Amino acid sequence: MKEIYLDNNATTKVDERVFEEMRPYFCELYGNPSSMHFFGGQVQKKVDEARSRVASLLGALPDEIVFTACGTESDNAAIRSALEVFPEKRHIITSRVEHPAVLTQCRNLSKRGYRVTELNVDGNGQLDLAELERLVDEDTAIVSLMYANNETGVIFPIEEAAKIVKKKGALFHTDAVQAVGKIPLNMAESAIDMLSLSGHKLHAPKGVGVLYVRRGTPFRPMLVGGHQERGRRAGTENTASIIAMGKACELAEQYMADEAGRVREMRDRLERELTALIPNTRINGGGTDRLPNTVSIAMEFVEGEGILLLLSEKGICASSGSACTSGSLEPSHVLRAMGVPFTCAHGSIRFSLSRFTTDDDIDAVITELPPIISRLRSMSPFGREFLNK
Ligand SMILES: Cc1ncc(COP(=O)(O)O)c(C=O)c1O
Ligand code: FES
Repeated sequence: MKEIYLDNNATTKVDERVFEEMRPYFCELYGNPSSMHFFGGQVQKKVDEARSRVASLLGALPDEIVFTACGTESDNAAIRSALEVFPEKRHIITSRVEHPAVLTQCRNLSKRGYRVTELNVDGNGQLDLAELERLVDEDTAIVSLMYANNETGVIFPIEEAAKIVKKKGALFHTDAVQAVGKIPLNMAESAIDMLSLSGHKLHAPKGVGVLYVRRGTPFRPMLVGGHQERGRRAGTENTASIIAMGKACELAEQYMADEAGRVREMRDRLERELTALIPNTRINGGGTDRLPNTVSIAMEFVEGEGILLLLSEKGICASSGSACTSGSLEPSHVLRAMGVPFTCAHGSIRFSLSRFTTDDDIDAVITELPPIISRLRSMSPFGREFLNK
């Protein structure tokens, strides 16, 4: 069965051009970039090129780019660094809807004596900047807020948040794992100190990430040892994946217009048709700024896992929240924080598109999903009650 892959916020296909770029760095050009000889030197040159390509996508300088092993590592490293830079400061601010890479770490830190504030979001999943302004103080070491939410695609007003935070002397980090490559970012005109990204969300392989660290931002490494990454992340570089990341960023720059145009149009059509064909649906975060590739649709009186299984039988891959929380019976922490009623939160499905999504993929969902929902609703006691109304 040919898969209809609409789960690109969980992970993306490695672009063939990215794979071709990295391929020689396994069996042929396998030198260590730190070696003095020509064989390592030629790899170092490619790693430098990758750094410049990532920097160009972000509007950053090459020496502001630190390669890591994943988005999670970048998030962890940013927060830990800030706490080491300001040992006297004991307050951290984040939000209730962050990815576990940030949220779990902050909750662990709160058990170790740090004061952690998790900002609320409104019904659209949006932040209240006045709340941030009120809560950030001289004791705040770092504020970490995501650029765009992985479940709903909701985009936070990150530049405004960063400016508020910088006025109070705290460091500002953003998890931009879902934003990079989908919406334009420009670090040259930004107040952000640190920013995380992850290769596998933008058509590079899994297991490579980046932490952007603004020039002049004090930084303490999480991994110590060798002098790699100018002492900011020890460990022999994952050269092939770094080179892949560079190529993926170069391609992302070229595809940004596709995201804003063709991908957004497909997403909008999917949303329009599904809400017209299926009664009692709503778009989570539908009233605010969102990523062009993501839709989270809540359907009352059905259960997300059931929908996913029946879609999967038709070859359609979607998700009922974040990959890490599906499998548990708890509704998503993101939808709960938004106050989505329990009956809708459980029936929420996320479709996330990419440059490889076609109109046929969208047509398939529009054809297959409405009968699946009617069938599930006719089986559920709540659904039957609703259908009989
Ligand atoms: C918003 C967000 N942050 C962080 C991560 C973690 O990235 P990685 O899988 O590279 O560790 C993900 C992906 O699951 C994500 O969606
Ligand atoms: S680990 Fe990726 S969505 Fe949670």
